[in-house]
Amino acid sequence: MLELKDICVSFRSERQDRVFGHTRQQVLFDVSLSVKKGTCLGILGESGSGKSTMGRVLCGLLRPDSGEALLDGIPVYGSRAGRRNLQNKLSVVFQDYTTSANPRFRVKDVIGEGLTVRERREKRRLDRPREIARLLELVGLPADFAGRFPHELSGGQLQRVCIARAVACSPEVILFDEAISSLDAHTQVQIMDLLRELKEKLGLTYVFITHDLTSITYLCDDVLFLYQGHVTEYLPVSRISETKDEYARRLLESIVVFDTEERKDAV
Ligand SMILES: Nc1ncnc2c1ncn2[C@@H]1O[C@H](COP(=O)(O)OP(=O)(O)OP(=O)(O)O)[C@@H](O)[C@H]1O
Repeated sequence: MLELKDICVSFRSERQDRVFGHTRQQVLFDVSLSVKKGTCLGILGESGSGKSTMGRVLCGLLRPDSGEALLDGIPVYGSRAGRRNLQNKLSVVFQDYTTSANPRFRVKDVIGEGLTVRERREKRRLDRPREIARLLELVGLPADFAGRFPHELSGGQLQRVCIARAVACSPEVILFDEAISSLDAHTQVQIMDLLRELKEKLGLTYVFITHDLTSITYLCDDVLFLYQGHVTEYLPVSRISETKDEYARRLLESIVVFDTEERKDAV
């Protein structure tokens, strides 16, 4: 289980009214959550609400000012064992697949980065060509893509490669930070179908950061709404229509309007 307990994060910001000195801008306020094994938690909020900051705390990249991040009961920060536990079990897929895949690497090398993590953990060498072919098949790409460079792939194909890299180290948890936001609507659905399939097949746990409510309802079991660094609602997706959160209500209403118009068009 992945947990955050009363997480507070602030960043240093330069003061405008003094030549020297600075203040701190608080970005997360007592954020708590828990993601049970095999489930998907969606984190939703408008731009600047603190979603990525929360993602960075979850994946071990940003030590909070206070509070605790735990994976299977082991604190993520404060000990090498905690960091190693996280590195062994958690992978991340970012929004910008164009920069997260090294443009000089072939697909086999991009996926190879994930395999290296697994080789180090399992202290054995893997049959790389076989593993790369298996992973490409798992994400719905032909084996001969292994020799291609990132610029020879479409956005959707490259994001599939990044997903293969994330899966290559046999993680238990994958954090997706706006991982489908840059793709067109049709490709988004294809990638979400792939993510659902992988979750079932590999027994994965997901944290899915997005500003898009539709993808949350498609993919997630629970949803957490973040507004200016505060958790304003945290509930199962099946009860999302009961939300009192104003931002969530606005998003829900916009979806209802969209549906009605579609139905009107269809008549
Ligand atoms: N390293 C940093 N130093 C200073 N301020 C930061 C830093 N990282 C984030 N912030 C600030 O923290 C706030 C939250 O940023 P964050 O990236 O977490 O929001 P977000 O909800 O992910 O936004 P978006 O959806 O636009 O990516 C913003 O006001 C941002 O300017």
